[in-house]
Amino acid sequence: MRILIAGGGTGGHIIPALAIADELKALYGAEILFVGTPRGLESKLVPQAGYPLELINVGQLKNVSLLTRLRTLADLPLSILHCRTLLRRFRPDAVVGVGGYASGPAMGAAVLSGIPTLAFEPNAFPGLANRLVGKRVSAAAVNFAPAAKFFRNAEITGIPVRKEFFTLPPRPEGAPPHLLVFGGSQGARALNALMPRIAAQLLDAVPGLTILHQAGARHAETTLAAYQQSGADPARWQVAAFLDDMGTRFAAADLVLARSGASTVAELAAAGKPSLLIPFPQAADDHQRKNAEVLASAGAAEMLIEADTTAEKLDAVLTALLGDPARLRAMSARARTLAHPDASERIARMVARIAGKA
Ligand SMILES: CC(=O)N[C@H]1[C@@H](OP(=O)(O)OP(=O)(O)OC[C@H]2O[C@@H](n3ccc(=O)[nH]c3=O)[C@H](O)[C@@H]2O)O[C@H](CO)[C@@H](O)[C@@H]1O
Repeated sequence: MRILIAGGGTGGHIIPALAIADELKALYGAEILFVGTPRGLESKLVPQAGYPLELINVGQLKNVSLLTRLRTLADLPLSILHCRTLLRRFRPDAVVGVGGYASGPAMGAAVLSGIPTLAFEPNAFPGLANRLVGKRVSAAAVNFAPAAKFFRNAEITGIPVRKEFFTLPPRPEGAPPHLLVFGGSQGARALNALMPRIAAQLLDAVPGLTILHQAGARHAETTLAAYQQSGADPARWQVAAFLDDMGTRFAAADLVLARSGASTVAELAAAGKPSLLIPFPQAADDHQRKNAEVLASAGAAEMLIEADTTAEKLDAVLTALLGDPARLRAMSARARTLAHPDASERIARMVARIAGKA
């Protein structure tokens, strides 16, 4: 079975796509080809995972000037033609669109060529690429029931999460507390601004605490400088641009402070990690807030709204949580109940079904 997986841009699109690819390979020995764009995170993560990647040029449509949007629309037929050439060459049995730049033209080309298509949508409100092709796909895998109406033949599968998150070793009894801060695949400006302001105080208040802060490729240097100027003991914090080994980083953490992108939330559930979530307020239809509310209402996470989050408030909530191991253990157990360990397998089986290979 040959499967073409298209899309990317942020980690939120490409990381679940890699989990689907792994499952298709494990279950069916599938041959996989990824299609992405040069500026997406896929250009780093897909080759790292050992899969072939074809790059196409697709411009941006969201949060850009009218001129850029017009140019993207004018280039769209060319991108679709390029995808049709790739389809003729690779001859996939099905095409999976995971959302993001390359997803739209590749799925459009597959629909025009009569190749079965599956759309994957992790958010309650689908992104543009999936909204455009949703009613033309053969089937769709969604995470939230309200997203189903945008697609044909949608099933609620949950989000595929890399396998290691389900089997992380527990934190050793009595180990000094560790806080992982991460702002999603691109980092989060708000966390980068707030954390250095409270780091010294927080490290004083919580004995033995250490902090690992992922700031995003574009903001790592300024965040590092802010920590350096904060007076916080440099032996007890670390700043990174991007973490390649997120499973290990989750395993080492007693608490995770994060945005609430769809995969982040799914990984917190899979790993049973207690978290403090601050949703990205500009996410389409405020979907990050909905993601965070799922964990918060189950008692698996605390949620703070960015507009109300002062440095003092963040400091107080983190100090209270890190000082209460019993509470963290309870949150961890609640988080696990929200995991979907069979999401990758269900989606792989859906792909095989539409490809006529089940
Ligand atoms: C700003 C923005 O538009 N965010 C969207 C984007 O977020 P984003 O790309 O941050 O998406 P997610 O939170 O879904 O996923 C991030 C993924 O990157 C991984 N990771 C992150 C940092 C790191 O250093 N190393 C690493 O491996 C995480 O483990 C996770 O697997 O896509 C999500 C899924 O469509 C949406 O819900 C988010 O609203």
